[in-house]
Amino acid sequence: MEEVIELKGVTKCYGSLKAVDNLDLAVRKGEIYGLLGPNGAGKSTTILMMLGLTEPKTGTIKVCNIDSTVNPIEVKRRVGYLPDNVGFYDNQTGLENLIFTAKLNRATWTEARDRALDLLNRVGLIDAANKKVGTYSRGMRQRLGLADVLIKRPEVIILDEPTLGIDPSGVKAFLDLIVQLSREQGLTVLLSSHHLHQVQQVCDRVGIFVNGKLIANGTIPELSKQLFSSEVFTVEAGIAWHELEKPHQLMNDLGKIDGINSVKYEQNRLLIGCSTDKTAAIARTIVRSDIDLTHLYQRQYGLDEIYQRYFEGEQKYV
Ligand SMILES: Nc1ncnc2c1ncn2[C@@H]1O[C@H](COP(=O)(O)OP(=O)(O)OP(=O)(O)O)[C@@H](O)[C@H]1O
Repeated sequence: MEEVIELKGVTKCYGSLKAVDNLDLAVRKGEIYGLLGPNGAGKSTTILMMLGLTEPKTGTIKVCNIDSTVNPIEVKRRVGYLPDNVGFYDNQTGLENLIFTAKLNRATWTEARDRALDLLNRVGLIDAANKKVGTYSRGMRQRLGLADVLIKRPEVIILDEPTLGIDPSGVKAFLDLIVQLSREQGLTVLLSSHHLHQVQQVCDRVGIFVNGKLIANGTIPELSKQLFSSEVFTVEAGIAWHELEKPHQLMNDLGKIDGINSVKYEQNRLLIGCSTDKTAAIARTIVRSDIDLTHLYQRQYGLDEIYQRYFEGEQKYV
């Protein structure tokens, strides 16, 4: 598959600090890639290098097959960058701001106006097209920012914490729009964020970034397989158990089943880690005991658990 963003052996130092350390990263055409990591991990530095705004000490960076270090202007022409807080002319309207950007990108006035109106419509700002941007809410400014990025018809968009400060329904609309645009136009999206839930909702693949290194990279099922390889399945069983003591006999019986690696008791439920799907055997064992089964389902590992396990070390079940 064609790679639109490609970093090989990239290192960036600020004095003695290695902000990015021998990084290899590839983002494919049309995919939505989530860059996740704690504060100071090196995400913004990596983005700045992709845009050619700062140079790496070693390594190569190519965006749309163009070397960002050698030819940053050409890269900027093809890449739309949305920072967490976009600057606009506040005393001009949303429409005027977009027309201004389109004209900077060599559109004629008519083309610029048509494209601006179309994008205002797509990002849900058509009713506010003739209002001054100074009166826009934070969510409206971010949506206008997305329109401003798209007006130059980029092949790639890079979004750095784009949903910061937007309310939940605004976030959903914003993310849905990004997915829709990516799918319709084959747009490649790099999304840097702290919001695990949002990243999980929209990204095809995720990279976890810590201390300048990419410590994990893949789809969410791939990451959970890497991390939870001995406990691919976790089954949660609800039980009607009101004693203070744990249900030791039942836990022992479950623990004897081949393929069950751990059994943990939390209030009124058992969390059972298995290397293969043991749901049926678990159901039979509980039903045979004197304890009522109230629910049973397989838990999927989400990005929350994946992230937690990377940062807090492996949790042992008891
Ligand atoms: N211009 C600079 N001069 C010196 N150090 C810097 C500079 N920019 C970033 N750093 C340092 O480099 C490291 C990586 O910072 P960076 O901003 O890339 O991280 P980040 O993952 O984007 O963090 P955040 O999520 O907080 O934005 C940090 O330790 C930061 O203090």
